[in-house]
Amino acid sequence: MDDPMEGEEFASKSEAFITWLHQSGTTISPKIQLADLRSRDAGRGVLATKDIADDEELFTIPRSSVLTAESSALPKDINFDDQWLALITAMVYEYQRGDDSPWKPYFDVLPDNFITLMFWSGSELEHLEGSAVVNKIGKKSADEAFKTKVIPVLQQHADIFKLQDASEDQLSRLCHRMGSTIMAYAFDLEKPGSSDSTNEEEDWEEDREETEITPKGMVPLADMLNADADRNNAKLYYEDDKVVMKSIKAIKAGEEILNDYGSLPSADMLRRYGYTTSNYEKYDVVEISLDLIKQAATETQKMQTKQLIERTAYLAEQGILEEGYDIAHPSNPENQQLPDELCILLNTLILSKSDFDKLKKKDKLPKTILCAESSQLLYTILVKRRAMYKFDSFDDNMESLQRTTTSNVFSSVANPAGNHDAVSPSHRHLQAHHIVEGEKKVLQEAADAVQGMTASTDGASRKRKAPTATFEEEARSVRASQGKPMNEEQALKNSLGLGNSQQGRRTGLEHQGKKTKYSGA
Ligand SMILES: C[S@@+](CC[C@H](N)C(=O)[O-])C[C@H]1O[C@@H](n2cnc3c(N)ncnc32)[C@H](O)[C@@H]1O
Repeated sequence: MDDPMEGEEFASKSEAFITWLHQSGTTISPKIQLADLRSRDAGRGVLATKDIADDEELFTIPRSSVLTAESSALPKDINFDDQWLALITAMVYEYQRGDDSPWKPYFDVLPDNFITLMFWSGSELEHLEGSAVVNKIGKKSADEAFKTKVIPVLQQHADIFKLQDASEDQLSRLCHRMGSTIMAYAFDLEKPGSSDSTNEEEDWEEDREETEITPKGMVPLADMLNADADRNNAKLYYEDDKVVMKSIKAIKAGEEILNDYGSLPSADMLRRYGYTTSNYEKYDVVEISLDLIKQAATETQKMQTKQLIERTAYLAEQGILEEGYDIAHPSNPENQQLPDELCILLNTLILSKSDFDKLKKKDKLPKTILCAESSQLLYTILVKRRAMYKFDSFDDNMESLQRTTTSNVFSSVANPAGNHDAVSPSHRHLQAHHIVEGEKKVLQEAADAVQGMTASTDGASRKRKAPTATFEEEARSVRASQGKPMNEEQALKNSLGLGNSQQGRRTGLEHQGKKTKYSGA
């Protein structure tokens, strides 16, 4: 925030927002204040100005101030079955009303520009190669939904939505803006009597169908709270006519009031909120797709397509089959390192035909403990999965970073926290690197665990050949055999005194990460 005018405008919007909240019936504890946290790259946030006890009311917001498809004045004959689209349309409507909208001062403190993955360029996303998050962004399906469902409705009611001469492109951008605001700011509006401190949990495209029931809403002020996986100290409670934010622990004067966005992996934090901090790393996962598992089973088990179909169909009937399985850190507080469903699938795939037929006849499933053969299959899968990531070194990234900087690919954009500082190419590049390195670590740990299992199994140690190459080396040669560029390998070897030590490189990255504010709030 170098521009003092920008600072004044930021402050006056905050003041107008607080005045509006009071006028519309919100009560705010005198012990808190809306603060400018742009110096920490965290936009606006809420601070305690006095000591707060556990279970104290911080603010209460009347339901009428919560912006939903229902509370908006959008004519009721304009509606969608899909509540994401309904809320996007209601927000477009209220936004377009300008001063006529009761939510105008609220819109003034909401972001008009985003740095979430939806807005990364193709070349920026390349830095995330290998991470499943790239396929979860859902830009294409969002574009499609806007184009075929929302924009025709907007155009049909051009006068109601005050479209003037807005082009389809402008309308699409407006829909994206509202969609991304919902993703980072909206709450699932729980039934009265329940509490939920997390912003809505589901994703813009991926999980929409599962969560069609709980209505979504924009809860002013509650969404000005930043979040922290470990330090969160406040929670939103739902009552009949209001929602109440309460402290869930004692908070000292000067401390930030923090929400909890949920146990999200760093990649999802980046995708949805445009930032991540080191304390989300414990939730990092690597998705192993069913397709990859099938491919490895076909190759290593010499399994025929017919057999594969029969086994996966049986597991689907048993409710075990998924499109992908998440591998987690062994210390992940929420997920198993190797999910039971994955182990059952692998144990099913290695069965002989007669054993599988017996199992099926008895309507049973194999155990969740991996046997030697299924551990071996899993190891092969992990190697293939690791090969999907580049083997780039930090130096390699820096070299390519210089190329992008000189070609001026990245422009200065604001982040959803209202921070209009330039987002430098190095920042996105480092964010991507942080995600990818975290996921590689999950894979390495899983590979170590699987090797440990194999070694501890009597029969297995006889069956499994003594490892001649490390996990990384095996993955590197898989990648090479797929014709993926190996010039990074040379860069890796050349990297400043880091030699072949994966640990060394990771430590180096963490150091750089801290300098570039990964540790965040
Ligand atoms: C629900 S909003 C919180 C209010 C937001 N700071 C603002 O100024 O509008 C979520 C956004 O706040 C920012 N944010 C939340 N927690 C943060 C943190 N711990 N560090 C940095 N930014 C954070 C991210 O930009 C995120 O997308």
